[in-house]
Amino acid sequence: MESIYSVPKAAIPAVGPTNPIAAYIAAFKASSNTQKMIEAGLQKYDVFRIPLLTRWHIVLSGKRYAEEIKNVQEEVLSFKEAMEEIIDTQYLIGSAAAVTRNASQIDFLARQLGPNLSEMFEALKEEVTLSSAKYIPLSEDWTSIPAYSTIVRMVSQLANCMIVGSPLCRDEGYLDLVTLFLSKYIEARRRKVAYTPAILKGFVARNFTPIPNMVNKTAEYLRPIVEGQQKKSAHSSNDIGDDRSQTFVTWLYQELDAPERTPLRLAQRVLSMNFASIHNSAAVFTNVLYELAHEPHYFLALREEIETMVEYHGWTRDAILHMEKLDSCFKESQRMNVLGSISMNRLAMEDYSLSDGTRIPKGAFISVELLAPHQNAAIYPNPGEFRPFRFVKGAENGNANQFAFPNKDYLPFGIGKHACPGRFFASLMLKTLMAHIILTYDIKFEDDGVKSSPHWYGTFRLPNTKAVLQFRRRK
Ligand code: HEM
Repeated sequence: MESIYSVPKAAIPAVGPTNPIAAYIAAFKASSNTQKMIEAGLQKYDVFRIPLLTRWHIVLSGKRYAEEIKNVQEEVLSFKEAMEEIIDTQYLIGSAAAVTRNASQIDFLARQLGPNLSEMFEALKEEVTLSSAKYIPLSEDWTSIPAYSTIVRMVSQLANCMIVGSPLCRDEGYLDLVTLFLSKYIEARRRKVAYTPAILKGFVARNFTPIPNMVNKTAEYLRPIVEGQQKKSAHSSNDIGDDRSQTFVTWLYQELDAPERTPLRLAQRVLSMNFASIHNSAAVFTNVLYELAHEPHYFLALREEIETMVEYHGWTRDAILHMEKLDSCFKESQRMNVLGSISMNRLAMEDYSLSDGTRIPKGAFISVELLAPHQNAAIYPNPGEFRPFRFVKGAENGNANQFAFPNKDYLPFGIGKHACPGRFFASLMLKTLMAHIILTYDIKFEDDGVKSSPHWYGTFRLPNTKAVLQFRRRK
């Protein structure tokens, strides 16, 4: 690893001081505002490095390099090793093999989700109706609801309809566990594990963080599903059972080797999938809802489209796929309200040269900056303006304009071999929920006309988590 204390080997310009001690002090001062350093770097360079508390971090301008690194082999620029460095699963979850380094569940997800989306739609629709009735009362009067936390809860029920299926996806205790997991994990890593010497990390994670206990509790929730699968296998002519529709956890059970099919090993993977899916999906949804609540006339245009499509196709996946304005609205919000300024993290496993000759040294940690491509006026006229129907261009453009189809100018899901494998599910889940909400409720901010501003945490950008929206039965 290229520590911040070492003299950097790369001839890559730095933002701020390069002397190790001064750089460490700069990293400490900027730790809550890394974004400012990135902005300063982008003013001058296409490739630069910024000091973080643990190491130098190399930032590549997305405009130029996203395409270039998107399919570089894992042995050269590793996504998995970068993830492992960021989240330390080997210590906290107890198995890097299960979660990052040899994460076969990601291949299953990529393979299984697409073909099963239509079949899954009925279950998803049911959870959309149940969760909104549970968390947003259908009252004639305006009811105030804390937006972000409510959406996190609803999205976790919907995502878990795919991950573990019903009835577990509706179980309040299970949902408490999986929605809390991300924040507890980040806190445990930041406060206890990240800065502990490697030799002690496992001990500290096991004994001084709640994560192992949360994994064990999840395993107990999964036990009945595992036992059900065992019974099915016992009665089936082949070992893996014959029931292949179902959920992420049953695909895993059927695909994994026998020693990996225990509740504990499945829990590690189920939690990692919750980690990857709930909070970013909820943040994307909240951003769209805030944009619309701020400019309610857009609700009416969307309502008209949703009603027309449902009348024509019924409440089906086809109807959702034909809602072009709704899709465009999500894409425009993702363009403007990215969840972070950098993505496509990679760890250089060997020296790598960019096309302009810049050498990325072995051991360097790199990411791609995505705010600049999203604000490129040549691609997006008036890029600072929220134009929800910017991407409605008719069927002749095929899929290319859609929310879940990334390209070099639109990077919220990454691009290339590690582009988010859950993005088509996320798109279906979030648009189905939004279509239901728009048809069912009127919505406004509690403080009329006040647009809630996002929060930056380092390079992450979250929608305002305190804002309150009001809902009433649609008039
Ligand atoms: C709108 C919500 C979502 C956003 C914005 C999002 C974004 C991303 C991004 C930026 C990456 C990394 C891409 C890269 O570095 O090249 C990623 C990876 C991933 N996402 Fe998503 N994601 C979302 C929803 C989901 C959902 C719902 C699931 C699960 C069903 C999911 C599962 C994953 C997994 C497993 C990976 C790791 C991929 C790999 O190892 O190759 N994501 N996502």
